[in-house]
Amino acid sequence: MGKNYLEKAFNNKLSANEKIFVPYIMAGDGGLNNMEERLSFLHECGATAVELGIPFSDPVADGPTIQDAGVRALANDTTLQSVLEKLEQFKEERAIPIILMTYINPIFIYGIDRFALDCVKAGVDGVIVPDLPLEEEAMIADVLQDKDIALIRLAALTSSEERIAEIAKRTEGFLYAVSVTGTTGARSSHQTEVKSYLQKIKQHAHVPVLAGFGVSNPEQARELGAACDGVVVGSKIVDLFHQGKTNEIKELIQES
Ligand SMILES: O=P(O)(O)OC[C@@H](O)[C@@H](O)c1c[nH]c2ccccc12
Repeated sequence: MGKNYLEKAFNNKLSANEKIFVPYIMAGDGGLNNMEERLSFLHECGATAVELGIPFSDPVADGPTIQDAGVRALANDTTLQSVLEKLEQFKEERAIPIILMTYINPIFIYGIDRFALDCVKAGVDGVIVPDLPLEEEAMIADVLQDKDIALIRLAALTSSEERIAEIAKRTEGFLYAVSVTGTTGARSSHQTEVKSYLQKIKQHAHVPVLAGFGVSNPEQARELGAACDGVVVGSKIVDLFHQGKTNEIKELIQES
């Protein structure tokens, strides 16, 4: 478990000449009891790792689909603590790396040291904290480093080349290339400059680069994936799980 486990899963995929596919799910959407089953289903479908969202009342980067899922999860009393406890229960059986996605506030309230410790107990391999800029990350970066948990940094279309270089230098596990200017959510197409943006990031990165935001079908996944190492798909997966359309999830992952 940990950073190496995540990097190994990515490298296995890439050395087999395949692209990485990381689905996002909201923990507690439909109850926490479905989590183990959803994770193993996504693994069987061919996902390389799963991004697991912690519901939060003020999710600044989330679009409507993920926000709705967050509201459902909060209504089920899902908390950072209950998610970590649940993960710990089936840690030994789990065969797919987990990247926890949470805003900084819940971590801060939980306690940074306690968070890192409980992530280890739960077998969390990486963490994404979208509202934590490089300038502020020291408060958790060192603690996570110490526990061998990858801190995944994000780049934006508006990031300068200098900033991209710094993000690329610091990121662990992979580099999350946010590929729209806006919030999460399925979109029918991406801006034309996305390809050159991904290529620019690729030149700086020493770990895989994954494009995320707005990817909702295999064509988009293949198109963006061609300019980097793969994709993260959130809203579409969240929607399909909510509607019980698991066959469509399988198709989406397998055809991407
Ligand atoms: O939903 P989309 O457009 O497919 O984008 C992925 C995204 O949902 C997931 O990675 C995510 C959900 N919430 C976030 C907040 C910040 C960064 C990333 C995320």
